[in-house]
Amino acid sequence: MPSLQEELLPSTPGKFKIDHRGHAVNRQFHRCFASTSTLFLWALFLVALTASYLSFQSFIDSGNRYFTASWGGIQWEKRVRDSAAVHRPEGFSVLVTGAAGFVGTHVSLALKKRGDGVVGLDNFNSYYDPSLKKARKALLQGHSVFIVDGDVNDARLIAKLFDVVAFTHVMHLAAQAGVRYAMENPQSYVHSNVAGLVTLLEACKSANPQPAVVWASSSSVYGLNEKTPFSEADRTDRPASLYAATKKAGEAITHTYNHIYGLSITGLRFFTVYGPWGRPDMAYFSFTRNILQGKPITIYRGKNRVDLARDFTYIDDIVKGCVGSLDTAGKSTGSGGKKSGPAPYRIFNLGNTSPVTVPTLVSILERHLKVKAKRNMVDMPGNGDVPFTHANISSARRELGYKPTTDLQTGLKKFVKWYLSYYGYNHGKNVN
Ligand SMILES: O=C(O)[C@H]1O[C@H](OP(=O)(O)OP(=O)(O)OC[C@H]2O[C@@H](n3ccc(=O)[nH]c3=O)[C@H](O)[C@@H]2O)[C@H](O)[C@@H](O)[C@H]1O
Repeated sequence: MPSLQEELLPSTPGKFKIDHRGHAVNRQFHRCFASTSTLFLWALFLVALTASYLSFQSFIDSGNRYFTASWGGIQWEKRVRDSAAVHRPEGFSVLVTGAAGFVGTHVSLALKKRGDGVVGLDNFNSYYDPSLKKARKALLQGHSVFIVDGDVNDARLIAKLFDVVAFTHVMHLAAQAGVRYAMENPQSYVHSNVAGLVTLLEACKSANPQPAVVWASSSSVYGLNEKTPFSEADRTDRPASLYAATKKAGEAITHTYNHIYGLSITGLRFFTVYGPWGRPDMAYFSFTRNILQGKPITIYRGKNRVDLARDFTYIDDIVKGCVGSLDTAGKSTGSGGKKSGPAPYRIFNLGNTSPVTVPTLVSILERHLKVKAKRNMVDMPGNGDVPFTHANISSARRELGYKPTTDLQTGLKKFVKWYLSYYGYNHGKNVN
């Protein structure tokens, strides 16, 4: 049986010679403890060394960030201030997040054109071709709208923007969009639509004065509901995609900021928005590209071969709904993070009230493009899609004066005209 002392010895073969004679074992035992404490000291030294290395690195990092950040400085502040300057009596100064996005660009332009001050914020991520976002940025620049290159998760940047400008309103359109992409990159939805939203609301709550917040929710919150048309009071607790779940989470999160801090909140449930300068990931856009390139398009079909349908809504109508929301948003009541009374919390459907099936959408595109599509009909995969959407817009009509006027035929004609002028007939024909 091995003695206790033997058991205390390290088991590494060849390192220690086990001597059963008393004094030798004793010496060995003491040497072992001596070497253990030496090891301990070395370990301590290494830990201290690593810790100081890491803190030095973070010092360097923050220093680098300070010197290389794409924002900050006197010139930058001046550009932000100039862009936020109001040019009409009682005008707003609006922070538009996602300003280089589809809806963000159109809303920014509309606000600027009527004399409001607009500062854009966009992270120019590569969810879809960033060159389109850069082109939208150039368009806005031509109308003196400055877009800050940054993320809604950057609390320091947003605090800085509120330091420089006392925004009256925030139009929050930055988001990870797309229903089906949520299965590929779920974290991006949490990052932008949940974490980013909270970071932004934290800044809004602390701002003095607090701005009124109007933000983009989605028709997808109606999820698996079958009762149509969808009304704001209908249940929204059965989302079919993570995208929808994060938008539903956004509605709950904004409610808490309204309740605790007195932020004025308006959530807009957009119904499949389309039009010029649109999003290339959306069906009408990618179908157009594929039809022109002679490539097949995949058209999903619902249960029992029923066609899917959407309440496609034209961008100009959506812009009117956004601007109407800003115009009618009551004031936030808090200051310095403290609520001083109840503030409005509103949710509106912004749809078109006339759903169209996806095959009909394709037929309209064929007519405008004068090219026949190669249709590949497949059963809808379990990818988060819902079979149909249809908005009841009575609330928006009553409260915002929202009245959509563009049918799909007319709206797609304008889209195709833009598409051809932007990309030409041969866009990407030789690619792939
Ligand atoms: O209202 C919203 O809140 C959302 O609207 C939009 O989602 P959707 O309504 O799903 O639009 P979109 O992708 O254009 O698909 C349209 C139809 O084409 C079908 N579809 C799509 C792709 C395809 O290859 N084939 C196909 O049949 C597809 O099954 C669907 O039936 C926004 O992208 C989203 O960000 C969000 O804003």
